[in-house]
Amino acid sequence: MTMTWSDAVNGSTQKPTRPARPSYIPHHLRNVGGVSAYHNANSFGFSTSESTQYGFRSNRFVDRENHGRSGPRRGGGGGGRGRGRGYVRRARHDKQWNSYPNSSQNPSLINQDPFDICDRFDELDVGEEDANDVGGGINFDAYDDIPVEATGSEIPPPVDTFLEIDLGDRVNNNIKRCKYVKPTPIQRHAIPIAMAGRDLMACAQTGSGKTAAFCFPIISGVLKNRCATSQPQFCFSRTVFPSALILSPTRELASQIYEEAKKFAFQTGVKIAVAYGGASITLQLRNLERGVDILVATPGRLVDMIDRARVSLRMIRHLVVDEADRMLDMGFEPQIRKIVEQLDMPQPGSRQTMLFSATFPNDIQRLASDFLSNYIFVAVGRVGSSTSLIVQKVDYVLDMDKRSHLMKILHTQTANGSCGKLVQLALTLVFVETKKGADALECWLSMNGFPAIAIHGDKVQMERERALKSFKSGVTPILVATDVASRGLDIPHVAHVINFDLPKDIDDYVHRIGRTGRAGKSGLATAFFSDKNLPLAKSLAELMREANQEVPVWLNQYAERSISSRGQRFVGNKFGGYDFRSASYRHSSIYGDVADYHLDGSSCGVSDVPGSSESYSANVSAEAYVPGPCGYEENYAGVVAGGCE
Ligand SMILES: Nc1ncnc2c1ncn2[C@@H]1O[C@H](COP(=O)(O)OP(=O)(O)OP(=O)(O)O)[C@@H](O)[C@H]1O
Repeated sequence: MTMTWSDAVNGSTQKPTRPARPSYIPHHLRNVGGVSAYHNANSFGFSTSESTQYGFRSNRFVDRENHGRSGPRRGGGGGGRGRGRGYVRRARHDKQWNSYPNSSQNPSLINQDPFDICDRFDELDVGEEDANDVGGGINFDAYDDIPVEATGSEIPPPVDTFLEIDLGDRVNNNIKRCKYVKPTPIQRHAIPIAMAGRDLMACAQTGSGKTAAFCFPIISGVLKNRCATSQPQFCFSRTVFPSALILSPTRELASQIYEEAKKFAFQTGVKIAVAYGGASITLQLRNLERGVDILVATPGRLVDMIDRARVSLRMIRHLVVDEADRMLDMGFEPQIRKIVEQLDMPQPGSRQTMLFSATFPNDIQRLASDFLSNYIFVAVGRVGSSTSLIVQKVDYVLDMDKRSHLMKILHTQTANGSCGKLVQLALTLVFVETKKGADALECWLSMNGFPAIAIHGDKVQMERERALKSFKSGVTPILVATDVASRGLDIPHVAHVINFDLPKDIDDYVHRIGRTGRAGKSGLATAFFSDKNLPLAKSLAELMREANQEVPVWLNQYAERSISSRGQRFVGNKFGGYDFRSASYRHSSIYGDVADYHLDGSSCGVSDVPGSSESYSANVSAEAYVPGPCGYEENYAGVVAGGCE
């Protein structure tokens, strides 16, 4: 059966990305006939049938150990999670929304927590997987054809199942709780490499499961190390000595990784803590005092804690730098160098270092190699490519017409997402260039009846968190964001990403649109292109072509005129990526030679470094998903809020 775009986006918004979450039902629809299952919900917001479907054990509260308690708790605590409370809270919630039907934000609502699986992880079933469920809702077919390339010496072979890896029973149970039936390609390749203790530079498309790819081996490594070594004991010292450090560029991403890692480490005894700026350092330090094996941190707050002698990196065995290219660009590099090279962290070779991102420009790869020792490079898809699960559209819009064009899109989306009677906007993420621009657009949208909220670096952390929560829960279905929200954030059911202002760098574009079309689901991304975006035209057109997207004729014309800011980045074949070491081996100058290198006719485009290196490539074939025709109405008609049909 052929899938229409409309089906695809409906699928993306209706099927839960993670089966442990209920289908998203917008708050103002929850009192309405036809979606009444919500009101049969138990205290977890699940109907009886949903409880079974999602594997919750009804009427049963498993003894909670100390796990997952180290982070800041949400209001209510254990007792507050008693039966009925969820219902009462949501009922109140609905009533409040109904009395503000046209309000852009209902301030009394935005403090409400969206359903958070982390709070109830222990209640999830660890039953055997359903044979019909091929991947916990993930569309693995979308990933099977993606070429994978690994280069380096003595590369551990990939696995096909989680059970092939010795992660231990507890971690395996947590994988089942997460409903991860089958590893994604980056997990298949990266986990065995990481488990073998090797350094790794890994590049895989947005939303393809990189977090688990580094968390599982670290948790397993911490458990193994724990048996082998003991922590240094300093009688009066309040310094903590984590054995693993995960660095993230933004607070929100640090917090998300922390929540994920807590789930993966549930009941293993591995202690996880988080440290990021903008939140109370006292509270974070107090949490650290309870002990920490894995510390997830943003660089600034970490350096602060090290300077106060509250954290020492002396015992670090595993270092992960997520969004590594961002962490090593001009903004963060000095701090990262300080943390990794100038403090007491063990040297490369004495620690395991893993760098992850969806994009890895050559210059950054070269910098990153300073931190690594005899590493393996893995690329799933070409480095910096976008997934073909995202339908990309580019509209030519004059700057002065951007707002009206946005309005037209939102109106079309709303009208077509009306499900006959009820109107609800699909979660839509709008990227702008500046913080001021974000505030101004938020205000303008709200004044025009579209519930919007902004997130950017000038907002205090509480406001940032509130904005994200309000968006996630659907209370404010439009999030206007700067690049602070462009990387790593895994927000289920984002149906549409709009680049109101295009970024200057194609890699930023890849990360931004990657907030939709995650975990095998489809998504839509629309960019507003104007003359000032000329420098991006070439790379944008090539990125789109590579992902089997329809490139407008006018964009090709702009592309011909444009001079790419990074030289020839795209290589014209579908090879899965490349490791700068191989290129530099063949060519003295990396930049100018990228095209030559790939145009040599090889199917994989990466050659071995003789004597020291080997490589394999897999699945160099297959056509990816080809979207249907990209008519305006057709595209936006499919963007409906999840759960309303
Ligand atoms: N094996 C799996 N089976 C099912 N779902 C998975 C699996 N691995 C990861 N996921 C889910 O896929 C989603 C995306 O994962 P994740 O956030 O780790 O992607 P990512 O590659 O780090 O994306 P980004 O590049 O944007 O940071 C998450 O919701 C995660 O729970």
